[in-house]
Amino acid sequence: METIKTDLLVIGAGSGGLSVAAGAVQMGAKVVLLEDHKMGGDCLNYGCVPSKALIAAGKQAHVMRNGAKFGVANVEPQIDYAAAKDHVNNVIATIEPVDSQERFEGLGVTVIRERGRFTGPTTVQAGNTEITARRIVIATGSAPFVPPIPGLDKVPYLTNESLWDLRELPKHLLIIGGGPIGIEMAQAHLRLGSKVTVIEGDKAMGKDDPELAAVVLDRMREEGMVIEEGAHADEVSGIAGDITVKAKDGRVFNGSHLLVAVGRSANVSDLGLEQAGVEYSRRGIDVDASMKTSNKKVYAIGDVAGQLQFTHVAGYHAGVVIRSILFGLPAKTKQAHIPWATYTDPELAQVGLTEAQAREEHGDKAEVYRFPFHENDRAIAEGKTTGLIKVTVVKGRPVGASIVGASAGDLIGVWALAIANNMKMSQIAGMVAPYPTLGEVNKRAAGAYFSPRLFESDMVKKVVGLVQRFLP
Ligand SMILES: Cc1cc2nc3c(=O)[nH]c(=O)nc-3n(C[C@H](O)[C@H](O)[C@H](O)COP(=O)(O)OP(=O)(O)OC[C@H]3O[C@@H](n4cnc5c(N)ncnc54)[C@H](O)[C@@H]3O)c2cc1C
Ligand SMILES: NC(=O)c1ccc[n+]([C@@H]2O[C@H](COP(=O)([O-])OP(=O)(O)OC[C@H]3O[C@@H](n4cnc5c(N)ncnc54)[C@H](O)[C@@H]3O)[C@@H](O)[C@H]2O)c1
Repeated sequence: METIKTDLLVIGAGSGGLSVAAGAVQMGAKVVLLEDHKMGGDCLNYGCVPSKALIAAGKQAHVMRNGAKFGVANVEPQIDYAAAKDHVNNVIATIEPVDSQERFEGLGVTVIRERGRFTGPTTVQAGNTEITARRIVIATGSAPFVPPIPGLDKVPYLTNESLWDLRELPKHLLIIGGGPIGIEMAQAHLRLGSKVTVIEGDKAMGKDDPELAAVVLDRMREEGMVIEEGAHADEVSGIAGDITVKAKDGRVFNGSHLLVAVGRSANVSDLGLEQAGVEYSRRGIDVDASMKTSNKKVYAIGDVAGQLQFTHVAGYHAGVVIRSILFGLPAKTKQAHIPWATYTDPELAQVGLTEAQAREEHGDKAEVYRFPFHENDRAIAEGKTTGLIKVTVVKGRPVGASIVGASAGDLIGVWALAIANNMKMSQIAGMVAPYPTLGEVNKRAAGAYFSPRLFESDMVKKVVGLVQRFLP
């Protein structure tokens, strides 16, 4: 058995692990990185990247079907699903080198393509190598949760991992789960020509502001998607090409393919966490605000830590643990400033509190301001008028922003910055946004906060009257 002593051992080369390894090695630490499957983890291979690439293919088909309002005749596109999957693979291949073993070895990281398993508090075995590290970061991510629905083990079903191997367009795709995975893949497939039925046990897009989620769901239904809410899948039966899902309340759905998208389970099994004294539950590894586990020399970041499960969150965790591990500085994570976006058309994005959360936390002090996309000149020019921004303000500072509309995921950045830095609404209102851009909706939402204070105030009118009397 080969033995290695190192400053830092990272288990898992996904979004979180790669960020820690790259940052630490470039700042002078000796780093070993373990990965037993694909470099880049879920995001590159089975998650963000392929899903956004397939969404782009669907969007292209949608644009072709809907050109007439611009004077460009509608055409029914010839869709080659296998070629769309080739596009997905090309996108992955283009991004892949950034996450590759070669790049990380070039940076000075020792990359071992083996599964890591703790054999002691600071010792991990990976194949024929035993690594002892001063600090260890667990970044093993998550896997699709497959619920114990009777019959599911007997029918062929897809998850976010196997979906990418499918080369033939599903005739009728049933999707169990109306969360971000289900809804994004539903719209992509609908636009590529599948019939799609989403079977959601509770509310679709249930983690988002219901007023804004409804805008997305209405659009999808208009496009022809069936979204059944309150339909808890309870039984599955059938054979390849003919699958039936029964809901608890008796509703029955039939389709050719089935995608299961009901959440994630943290990758905690077979890691030897007991040997390391690292506590965990089904939700994930227990961590404190600095991402330390119950073993103070071991950290857990990203999806396996069981908090918000996004690539940018894994990256944020990475920055926090680097600060703690490399410089011994106190560093804590917060959640209030973390945005997320669902890349449907229109997009849906959120940062901070939703309106309901703000009212619960701040009562009457929470004020809500809206601005609709149909009053934005760029949105009008481009026919992207479906949408709105909603900002919740407490004592002159934003505590939450929700945006539904074109490029919502990009537009939310301003509010993520504002909330992270406790900025005032006056700073957003004072920003000069180029005209005509969708970004003006952010400034106009801030303007909505000031309009009544400026234009409906007797005091302001009195002051202006007085100044005008004396101004030479
Ligand atoms: C369909 C889908 C779409 C998504 N879209 C988005 C999006 O648009 N935006 C966004 O922010 N997030 C998105 N996500 C979430 C995002 O993919 C995850 O939050 C992110 O990948 C988490 O990064 P991670 O480093 O924690 O885990 P991962 O990226 O999963 O990496 C973990 C790595 O650890 C390896 N590993 C596990 N156990 C071991 C072991 N014992 N030894 C060695 N290696 C091990 C795994 O093989 C894997 O490579 C999406 C997820 C899915 C499923
Ligand atoms: N755009 C993005 O950033 C993006 C995209 C995809 C995924 N993700 C990440 O991946 C995570 C997982 O996504 P997800 O959509 O799988 O999970 P999710 O937990 O967000 O949604 C799962 C949905 O399935 C429903 N459900 C559960 N059991 C059911 C049953 N038996 N019958 C019917 N419905 C049932 C739940 O009510 C819920 O609405 C997300 O929370 C997010 O962190 C992010």
